[in-house]
Amino acid sequence: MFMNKKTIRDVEVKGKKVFVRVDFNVPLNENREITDDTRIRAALPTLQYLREQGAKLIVASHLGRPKGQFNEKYSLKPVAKRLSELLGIEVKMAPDVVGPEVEKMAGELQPGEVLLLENVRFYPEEEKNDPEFARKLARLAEIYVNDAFGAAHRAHASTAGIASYLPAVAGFLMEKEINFLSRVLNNPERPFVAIIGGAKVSDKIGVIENLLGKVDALLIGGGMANTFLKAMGYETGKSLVEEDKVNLARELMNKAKEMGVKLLLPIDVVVAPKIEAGVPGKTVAADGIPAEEMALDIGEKTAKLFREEILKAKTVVWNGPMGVFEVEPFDRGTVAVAEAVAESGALSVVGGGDSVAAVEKAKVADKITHISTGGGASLEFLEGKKLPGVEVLYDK
Ligand SMILES: Nc1ncnc2c1ncn2[C@@H]1O[C@H](COP(=O)(O)OP(=O)(O)OP(=O)(O)O)[C@@H](O)[C@H]1O
Ligand SMILES: O=C(O)[C@H](O)COP(=O)(O)O
Repeated sequence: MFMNKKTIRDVEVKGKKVFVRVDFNVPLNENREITDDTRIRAALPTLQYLREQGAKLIVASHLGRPKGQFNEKYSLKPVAKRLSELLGIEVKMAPDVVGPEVEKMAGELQPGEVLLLENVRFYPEEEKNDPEFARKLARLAEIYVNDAFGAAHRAHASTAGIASYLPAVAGFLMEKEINFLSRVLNNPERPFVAIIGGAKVSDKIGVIENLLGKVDALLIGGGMANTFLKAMGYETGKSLVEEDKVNLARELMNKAKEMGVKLLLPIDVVVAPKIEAGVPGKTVAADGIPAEEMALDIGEKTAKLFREEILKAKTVVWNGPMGVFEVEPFDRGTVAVAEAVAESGALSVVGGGDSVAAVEKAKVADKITHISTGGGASLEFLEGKKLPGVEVLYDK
């Protein structure tokens, strides 16, 4: 299954001004230093290729959620610096996103040069997908390239609207992400096992529903598993539970049974009275959560059960941690799952910032077939939704 959209290989870019939308929404610390540049590195193949082809690059991204106002805290300046280092050339930083000054800077670019625009979300028109703003962005260039997979689920001016005014194609990162996710969803080698965790069922209902029709086994851990345990009639103490989703969890379990899909829930959990580093967790059976405690991780027996299932898999997709993995010792279940995925030798796709962090913590990132740069975007894809940032691109 391959993406049926044109890519930068299908257009002539030599000497042309190319508007490249990337997702440089990277984490920064309080000194505004980039703490993880994965998303910048992931866009390099597209940027390098375009430079080598003699294109003039106008690169655009959002950073955080500045709510439609200029705010130095959300400036892309630190990104321009990092990108300069990675590309080994000076990336010019535009003082604005649109307007005469930016148009002039874009017009003066030489083949192979790169101009980074300021945060597109400094304008409220960006998130409103305002056609006039999209037209202003389009005026900066002759071709539009979308490589921002992480923002492809947003129908914004720079991810979707702009494509009405320019020839629009995908970059290499977009192509790679879509190809891996489509292969997993539409043509998985079996057994196909999905692992879903994280805080809330409500965030992932659509994903679970869609995956039930595709997988051989679905393993549920993390905070969301508590809502399922409650649906089974178990006492969940002070655990995170979505009371209004208990019936839905029951329906999903029945549906899995009807469809012959193996749905595995925790059989034991690690509990503690509070979430605090170093608090000794206690392992109890899933139906034995004490009234005053919270389930914060899957237990060892569950980790073993999940591991056995994962080791049988030929395809694995994973989103969301198995517990409060940021706080030790509640990271053990998540790390065990990461290790099993790595050992399985299955084609594995991991998405969501937390699961990616867990894979890195377990030091197995190099054994994962594809680590997605998209959180929300990969979830929406797994839900079976069409991504606006992909839909607007030229068909092959
Ligand atoms: N048993 C639990 N009780 C409370 N919180 C939990 C539990 N298990 C996991 N969590 C929390 O869930 C959060 C992650 O959930 P989320 O649904 O955001 O995951 P994700 O999809 O990997 O993340 P992202 O938002 O980066 O895509 C973590 O902060 C973790 O501490
Ligand atoms: O970090 C992300 O998931 C993307 O950059 C999208 O960001 P957003 O959720 O603020 O639209």
